[in-house]
Amino acid sequence: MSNIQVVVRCRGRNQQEIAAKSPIVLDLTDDTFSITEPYISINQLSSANGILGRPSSSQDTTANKKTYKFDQVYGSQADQGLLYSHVALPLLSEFLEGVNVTILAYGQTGTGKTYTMCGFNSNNKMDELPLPEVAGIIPRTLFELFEKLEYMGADYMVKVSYLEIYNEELTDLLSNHNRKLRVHEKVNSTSKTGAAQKSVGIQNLSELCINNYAEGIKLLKTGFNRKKTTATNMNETSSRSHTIFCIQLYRKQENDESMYKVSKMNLVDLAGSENISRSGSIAKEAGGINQSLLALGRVINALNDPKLSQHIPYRESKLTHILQDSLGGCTKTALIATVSPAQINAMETCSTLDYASKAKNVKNTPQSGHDSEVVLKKILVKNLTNEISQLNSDLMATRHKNGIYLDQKSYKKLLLENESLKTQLREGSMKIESLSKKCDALEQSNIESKDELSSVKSENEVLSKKVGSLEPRLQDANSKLSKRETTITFLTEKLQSVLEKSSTSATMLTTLLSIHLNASMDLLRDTMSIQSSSSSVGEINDFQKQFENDLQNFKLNLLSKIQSYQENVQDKVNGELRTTFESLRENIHHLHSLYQKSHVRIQEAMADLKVANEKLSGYLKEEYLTDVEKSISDKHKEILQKDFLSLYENMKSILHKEIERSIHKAVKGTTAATHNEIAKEREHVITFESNWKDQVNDIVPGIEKELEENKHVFETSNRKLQELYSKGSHSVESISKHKFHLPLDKLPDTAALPNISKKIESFDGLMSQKLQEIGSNLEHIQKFDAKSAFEISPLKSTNDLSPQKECGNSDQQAVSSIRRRAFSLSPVKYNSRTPTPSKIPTMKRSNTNISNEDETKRRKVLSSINNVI
Ligand SMILES: Nc1ncnc2c1ncn2[C@@H]1O[C@H](COP(=O)(O)OP(=O)(O)OP(=O)(O)O)[C@@H](O)[C@H]1O
Repeated sequence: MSNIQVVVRCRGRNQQEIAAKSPIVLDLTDDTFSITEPYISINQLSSANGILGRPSSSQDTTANKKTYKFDQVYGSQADQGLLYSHVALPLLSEFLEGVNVTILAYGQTGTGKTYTMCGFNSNNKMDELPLPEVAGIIPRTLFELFEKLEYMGADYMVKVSYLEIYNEELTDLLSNHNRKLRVHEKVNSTSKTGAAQKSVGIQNLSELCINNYAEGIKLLKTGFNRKKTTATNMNETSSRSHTIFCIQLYRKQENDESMYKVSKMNLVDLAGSENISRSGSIAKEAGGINQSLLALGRVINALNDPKLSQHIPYRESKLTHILQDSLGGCTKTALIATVSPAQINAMETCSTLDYASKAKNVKNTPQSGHDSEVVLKKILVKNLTNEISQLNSDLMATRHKNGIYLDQKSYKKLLLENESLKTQLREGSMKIESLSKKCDALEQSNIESKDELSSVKSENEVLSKKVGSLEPRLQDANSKLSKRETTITFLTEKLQSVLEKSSTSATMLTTLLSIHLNASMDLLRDTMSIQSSSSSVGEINDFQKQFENDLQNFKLNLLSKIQSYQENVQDKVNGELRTTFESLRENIHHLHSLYQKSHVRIQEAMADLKVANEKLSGYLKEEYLTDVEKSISDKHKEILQKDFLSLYENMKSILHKEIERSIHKAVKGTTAATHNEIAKEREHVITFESNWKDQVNDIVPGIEKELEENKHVFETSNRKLQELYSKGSHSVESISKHKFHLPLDKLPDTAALPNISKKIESFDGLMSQKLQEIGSNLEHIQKFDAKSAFEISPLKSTNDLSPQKECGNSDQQAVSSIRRRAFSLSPVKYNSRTPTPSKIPTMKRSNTNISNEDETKRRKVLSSINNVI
C-alpha cells in the first residue's frame, strides 16, 4: 500500500495579480523545490475576501499562519523539467514495468494545471526536437517513453486516447465522429493469476496506435485544440472541462514471449476548482465542473474516513467513475495541486491546499509484475488483426466505388448504431416531452408564484399602509400618553401641594385650636378661680374636665381623621394612580414592541420576498429560460424540418403534376399541330401528286422517246464495240499466236497497228459525240422543267438537308447533288467517272414562303414517292 503522492506547485504572480498590487501570502521553504522540508504556509488568515477556512488538525496554526506539509513543494523558480524529473519520470519507470499510473493536476483556474500537464501555447512547436523548455508532463512523457522503449529494444505497442468530460458528458477528442461514449466496467479475465479483474473502460473511445513521439504529439495537439475553453476573469484560455490523456503500453514479457503486459498511464488535467462568482464562469458550467470535483472530494473524504470507506461514491460522477482505479485502487497516483501566491486568491489557495492535504491520506495498492493486466499475444494479435481486417474491408469498399462505402459488417454495425441512435432520439424526444411538461408545470408554478408574489406584495402593501396609518395613531397615542403623563405629574404635584397645604392647615388648625383651647382653658381657669369661691365650683370643674376631655377627644378625632384622609390621599396617589399609570405605560410599551415586531417582520418578509424574487428571476434567466429557449429552438428546428420536408414533398408532387400536365398539353398540342400539318401536307402532296402525274405524263413520253433513240445509239455503239472487241481479241490472239508460234527470226507485222489505233480513235470520237447528244438532251429536259410550275430540285442526301447548305450551294453543286441523290436512289451503281442523271426528277415547290420544316417533310414524302416509283 502507498499513499497518493501529493505535490504542490506555486507559480509566480501573474500580470493581473501584479496590477491589483496583491501581496504574496504564501511562504515556501524553498522558492524552487523542497523535498526534505516540504512546507507551505499562508501568512494571513484574513484576506481581502474574508476569513479563511478553519485549518484541519494536521496543520500547524498560529495566529496569522497556517502551515501544510506535502510530499514535494515547488516554487515559482521551478521549471517544467524539474517537476517532470521528480514527479513524472519515476512514475514512467513504473509504468514501463507494467504498473498503472495516474497524474492529476488540480487547482484554481489560471494557476497552471494545463501549463504543468501540456505546456502548449500558440508559439511553441512541440513537434520539433529538442523539446522546448515549456513542454509539460505529457509531451515529455511521450518523448521519454519512446526513447526508453527503443533503448530497451522491447517488443511493444503504444496506444493513446484523449477523453474530455464536460458537464458530465464524454467526448472523444481524437475522433471526428460524434459517437456516444459510455462508461462501462469490463472484466479482464485474461489475468495471469486467473482471477477475474475488473476495470473501467469507455465504449467507443478511439484508441490509436502510435509508433513514435511525433505521432503522439500530433494526436495530443489535435485533441488539445478540440478542448472546450473559454475566457474567464482569471484565465483567457480557461479549460472548462476535465481531460484524460491515456497512454496504454503493451509490452512483451521477458519470461513468456506469448504474453503481453498491459499498463495504463492516465494524465489528467482537471477543470478549475474556482469560486463561480470570482472566476466569472457560467453558473451551469461551473456547477457541472464542481459536481465532478465535489464528487472527487467526497471520494477522497470517504477514502480518508474508515466509517465511510464501506461505500466509496465513485459512481456519483463520470470523472470519479473513470478514475476509480486511480483513487484507492491499484494505480500509483500523484496529485499536483497548483496554487497562486497572491492574497486575492488566498481563499481558493487555502481550499486547494485543504483538498490536497486530504488526498495525501488516500492509500492505493499499486500492482506490478505478475498482478498487472496481462494479455496473451494471440489475443492481442487477434484484436489487431480484426481491427486491420475491418479497416481493410472498409478501404476496399471505398476504393471500389466512389463516395463512402462500407463493407457489410461495418454497414450492419452502422445500422445497429443508427438504430440505437434512433432509440436515443426517441428517448430524447420523450425526455423533451417530459421536460416540456415539467417546463409547463414550472411555468404554471411560476405563474402561481408570481400570483402569490403579487398577492404577498399586495398584502405587504396593505400591511405597510396599515403600518402607515397606525404610525400617526401611535404617535398620537404617544403624544396623548406623554400629555397624560404630564397631567398626572402636574396632578400629583398639585395633590402633593394640596396635601402639604392640608397638612400645614391641619397643623395650623390644631395649633390654632390648641391656642384657642389653651386660651379658653386659661379663661376657664380664670373664671374658675373667680368662681372658686362659689358653690358651683365643683360643677364647673366637672364641666371643665368634661370639656377638656371632649376637646381632647375631638382633637384626637380630628387628627386621626386628618391622618386617615392624608393616608387615603397618599394611597390614592401612590396606589391606584400609580398602577393606572404603570398599566398605561405597559400598554404603551406593549404597543410599541408590537409595532416594532411587526415592523421587523414586515422587513424580513420584504427581504425574503426580495431574495425569492431574485432567485426566481435568476433561475428564470439562467436556467429555466435557457432550457426553455433551447427546447423551443429544438422544437422549432424539428417543426421547421418537418414543414420543410412536407413542403418539399408538396412542391415535388405539384411540380410532377405540372410537368405531366404540361407534357400532356404539349403532346396534345403537338399531335394536333402534327395532324394539322399532316393534313395540310397531305393536301399539298395530293395536289403535287396530280401535278406531278400530269408532268410525268407529259415528260415520260419525251424521255421514253429519247431513251428509245439513245437505246438505238447505244445498241449500235455496243454492237460496234463488241465487234471491235472481238476484232481486237482476235488480233491479240493472232498476235500472241504469232508471238509464240513464230520463229524467233520472224518479227510480227506491226504495219497493221496504226490502222487499229485509228479505228479505236474514231470509235472513241463517235462515243463522245453520242454522250454529248445525251447531255444536251438532258439539258433540254432541265430547261423544260424550269419553265414549268415546278423546277427540278436536287434531291439531297439526308446529310445535305440543312437549309443553310442548300441556300449556300451553287448551281453546280445543286446539279452534282441531284446526281448523287439520283445515284443513291437508283439501283444502278454509282460511277464517279460517268455520272448518270436521275431519270426521275425530284421536285421543289416554287413557293419560297414554305418553311424549312415543311420543306424537309415534303422532301421526305417526295423521296418516299420517288422510291415507290
Ligand atoms: N509555473 C508557471 N510558470 C510560468 N507560467 C505559468 C505557470 N503556471 C501557469 N502559467 C501561465 O498562466 C496561464 C494560465 O495557466 P493555465 O492555463 O495552465 O491555467 P489552468 O490552471 O489550466 O487554468 P484553467 O483551469 O482555467 O484551464 C498560462 O498563460 C500559463 O502559461
